[in-house]
Amino acid sequence: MKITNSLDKSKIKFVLLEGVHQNAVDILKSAGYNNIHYYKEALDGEDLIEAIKDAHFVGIRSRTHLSAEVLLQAKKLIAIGCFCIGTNQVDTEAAKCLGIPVFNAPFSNTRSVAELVLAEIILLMRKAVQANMEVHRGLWNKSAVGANEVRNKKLGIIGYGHIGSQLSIIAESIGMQVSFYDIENKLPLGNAKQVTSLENLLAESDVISLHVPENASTKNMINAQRLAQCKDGAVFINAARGTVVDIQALADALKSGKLRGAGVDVFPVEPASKDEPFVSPLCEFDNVILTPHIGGSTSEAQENIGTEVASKFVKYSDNGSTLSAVNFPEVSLPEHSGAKRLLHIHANKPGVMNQINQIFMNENTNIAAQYLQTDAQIGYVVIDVEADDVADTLAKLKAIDGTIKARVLH
Ligand SMILES: NC(=O)c1ccc[n+]([C@@H]2O[C@H](COP(=O)([O-])OP(=O)(O)OC[C@H]3O[C@@H](n4cnc5c(N)ncnc54)[C@H](O)[C@@H]3O)[C@@H](O)[C@H]2O)c1
Ligand SMILES: O=C(O)[C@H](O)COP(=O)(O)O
Repeated sequence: MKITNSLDKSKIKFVLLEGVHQNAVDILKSAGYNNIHYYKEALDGEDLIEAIKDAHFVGIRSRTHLSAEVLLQAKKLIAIGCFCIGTNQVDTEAAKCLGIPVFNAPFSNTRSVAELVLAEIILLMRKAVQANMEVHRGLWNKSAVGANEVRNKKLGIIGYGHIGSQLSIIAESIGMQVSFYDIENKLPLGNAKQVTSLENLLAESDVISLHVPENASTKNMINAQRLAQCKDGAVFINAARGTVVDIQALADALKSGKLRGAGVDVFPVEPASKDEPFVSPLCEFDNVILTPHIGGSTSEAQENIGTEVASKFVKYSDNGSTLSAVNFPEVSLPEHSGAKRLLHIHANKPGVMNQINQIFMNENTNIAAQYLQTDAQIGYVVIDVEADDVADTLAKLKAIDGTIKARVLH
């Protein structure tokens, strides 16, 4: 049976959820992809499955959950794009085993988060959040008690990655003294100091700001015991992930006056849309800034993210590059003009590469270039061949035991 050499661009279906920036649509269209299904909202359950069941590319933000069960229903899926930083909403291991690379925008909203956190630090240190609430209620409580400059105050950053280090730089530029705790050894920027004890960081800092990812090591890393280790009257900020903080313990620390105030942008349970009410034990406090997970929600960040992730989609679809995929062997590829490019994703087990190369040997087809990267579970090999028609070759590649996905590029 003859199978088509490659999928026509008009047949490649993109499903973009959660109102990703229009830039993403423009970039896909200018690359020749017009089969784009755009949703403003997040989807879940049957609606999600229905929307993505025949999609080749799916773009989401932080609210759409792509579990292994959901991914198994999306039989044609080639790649996932998280139009954000976090990828914890996707079962990235399951995606990998299905041959689906996951892309994200690892630093396009970094500055936006750091700016919001810095603003919150200043407002909370000045007691301006409480003052604002009081004045709204008609209370003119003009007082300097409990209001401080941030200059010379100690900022403790937990997680010194893109956001933590960006915050470090801008906080230092307004006179804060920065220390940080990270499980990795990190190059301190400016005059920041890395500390090896989280307990010491908590005890010494006037302000604590969390910038770690959601994973097993960070689940409830800030609990009642950790909050008790904080300096009395400290300000606490969480713009990382809601699961990192025991929210009831945080409410207790605010109620007892242990903490001066808090800024919280992320929650263990977040409403799926604005139709659902937000409920939290933090709602009762005047000295807490609550924001609806908007750390990365600026025009600038969303535009940059739209460009970055859509460009990664185009690169993977047109060229096969998996550079910067978060769950996949990374292969960076040159243009393949003049050659046909075959992509083969397979279980990383003995004999697969041998069978692949055997096919070309038997066909007497010259391999112009071959690129292979593997990890413990899968291998991704890209083969440029000097041949006019590779339909039969593709069929043979697909028949190899251990093949997860194979395709040929335009
Ligand atoms: N509020 C928002 O809208 C928003 C926007 C962007 C990112 N985020 C969240 O912020 C997180 C951090 O973003 P980033 O770009 O700085 O990520 P990053 O990967 O660049 O940095 C994370 C840092 O945390 C460190 N880390 C990991 N586990 C740790 C642990 N147990 N203890 C101490 N340090 C640990 C890592 O070594 C790394 O240096 C993201 O994972 C995302 O969940 C939230
Ligand atoms: O991971 C992220 O980048 C942030 O949590 C922002 O997610 P959002 O794009 O859904 O606002």
